[in-house]
Amino acid sequence: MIAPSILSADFARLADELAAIEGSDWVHVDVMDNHFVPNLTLGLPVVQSLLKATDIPVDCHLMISDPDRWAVGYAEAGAYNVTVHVEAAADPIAIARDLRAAGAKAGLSIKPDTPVEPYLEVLREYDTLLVMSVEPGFGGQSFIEHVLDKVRTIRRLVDTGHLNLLVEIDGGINATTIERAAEAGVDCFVAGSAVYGAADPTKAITALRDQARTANHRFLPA
Ligand SMILES: O=C(CO)[C@@H](O)[C@H](O)COP(=O)(O)O
Repeated sequence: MIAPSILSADFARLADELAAIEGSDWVHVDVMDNHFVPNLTLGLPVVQSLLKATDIPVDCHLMISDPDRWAVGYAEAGAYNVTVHVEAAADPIAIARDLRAAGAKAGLSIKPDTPVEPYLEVLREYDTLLVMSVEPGFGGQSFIEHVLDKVRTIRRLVDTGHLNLLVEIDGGINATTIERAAEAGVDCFVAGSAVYGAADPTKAITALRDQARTANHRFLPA
């Protein structure tokens, strides 16, 4: 799956920018509070408007402090998947249960240098793991290769039935990096500049999806 990140879109034309990615699997919405990360983007009122403007499932990535307080509001608003950072969450298990009870998928994100092993039990409560492949905060950064070790670890646990979740990756995904991420076992690829910086975002989505499918036989029909 490809999830274009609207962080790289024109914020003055968000409805048009959603229309430009028709056919994407999810749309990735980066909520930043200038506290957990050094950048400020948008919050719940804008997400509520985006939800009215599109049928594409909305994937909210909350780069905020105190997600224990704020995350459930995004689920109640109708976001498809709501992701919180494990580094910011006081009680990630309670958050996952609240998100699911409100009808959303629950996502947990880890920064590039956060190990995944301490959170394997917690991940049993989650539907998605978002592996950050850049330091969260800004689009257009370079892909951090070593996070693929975490992807491989989680892929093995999913494939052997120990975990049941989608592996998502975010940051620096483009035509040069997507195949390595796909080979490591990613299911869902967030791409900001590689989609919104392309002359034709729809073509860019199709090309990225084709590259990922070719790189990992799991994605090909039997
Ligand atoms: O969450 C973030 C950055 O913190 C991402 O979603 C970026 O928006 C990805 O942008 P590219 O690296 O694909 O340009």
